[in-house]
Amino acid sequence: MAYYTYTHSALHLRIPSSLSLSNPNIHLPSTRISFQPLRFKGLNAKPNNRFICKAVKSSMAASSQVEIFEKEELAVSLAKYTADLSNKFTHQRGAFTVCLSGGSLINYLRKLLEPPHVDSIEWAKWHVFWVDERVVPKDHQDSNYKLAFDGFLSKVPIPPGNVYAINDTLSAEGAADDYETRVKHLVNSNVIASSSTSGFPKFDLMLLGMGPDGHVASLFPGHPLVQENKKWVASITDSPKPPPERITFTFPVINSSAYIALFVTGTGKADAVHSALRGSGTADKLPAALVSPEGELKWFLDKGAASKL
Ligand SMILES: O=C1O[C@H](COP(=O)(O)O)[C@@H](O)[C@H](O)[C@H]1O
Repeated sequence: MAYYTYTHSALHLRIPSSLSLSNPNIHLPSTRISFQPLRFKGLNAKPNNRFICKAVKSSMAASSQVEIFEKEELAVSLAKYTADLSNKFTHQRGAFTVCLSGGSLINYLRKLLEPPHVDSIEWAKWHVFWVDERVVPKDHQDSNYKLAFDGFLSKVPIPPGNVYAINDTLSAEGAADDYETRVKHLVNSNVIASSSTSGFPKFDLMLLGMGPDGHVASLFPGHPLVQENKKWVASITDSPKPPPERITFTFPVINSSAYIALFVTGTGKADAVHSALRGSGTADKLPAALVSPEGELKWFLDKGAASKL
């Protein structure tokens, strides 16, 4: 497939040429990264130039990157990204701590179940957490654990003791407290790293989805939990998206991560993607716009999700 590569200062965007040709007025995202909007059309573009984006320094994320993919390539690229980080962290620290979201993300992890990744990944060193979870039994159809187990975890040899599901016998508040306590033990035993900057746990990789309203994890637009800055794990009993009872990592934890992949597909999310990447002002920022890790943030978009950029 042909790509055009657009370069401005430290930000590079790789766009399938079909997309850029059919929509020549796309602008670079400018909000959270210190850039003014630029027209792709006016930039020097070369087909088939592989894209690399590095070191977009700002007061927020150390590095941000946006990539737009054809549908099938999305799963391929997400798998390679995850496998590369697994390799890096298992070698560096003997463990790889990954936080999963629910929703559409899980299906896009399917390429990790195929060669070469399925054979090369050191699954025994994976430690799996949930960015957010619905407070329902683990075999309930709304359970993010069940979704991940059925579609992914049951097919790879991660030790069951390294899969940290919530205690589904507790109330939402109890489950959040319990999850936070378990994460604290794992930080104390160095399974999970700790951020020397924030003091919050520093997960190696968070795989975040985003809802059409711009929510990430179970942090919804306008909800007071978005502002939570002390708890590691919080409960919510009035989630606007059912089911109402959930637990979620808070923003200080999310934003202490080493790597975050923000994975968004479909035209139904295009407005929220546009607002998160191009919106201005701080008061009405969508939760997705507040994702800004200490480490690197990469947006994985399909053409539909990117269609309003
Ligand atoms: O309720 C949730 O929704 C979001 C987004 O899900 P998607 O199906 O629109 O991708 C998900 O990231 C979150 O983990 C989940 O609890």
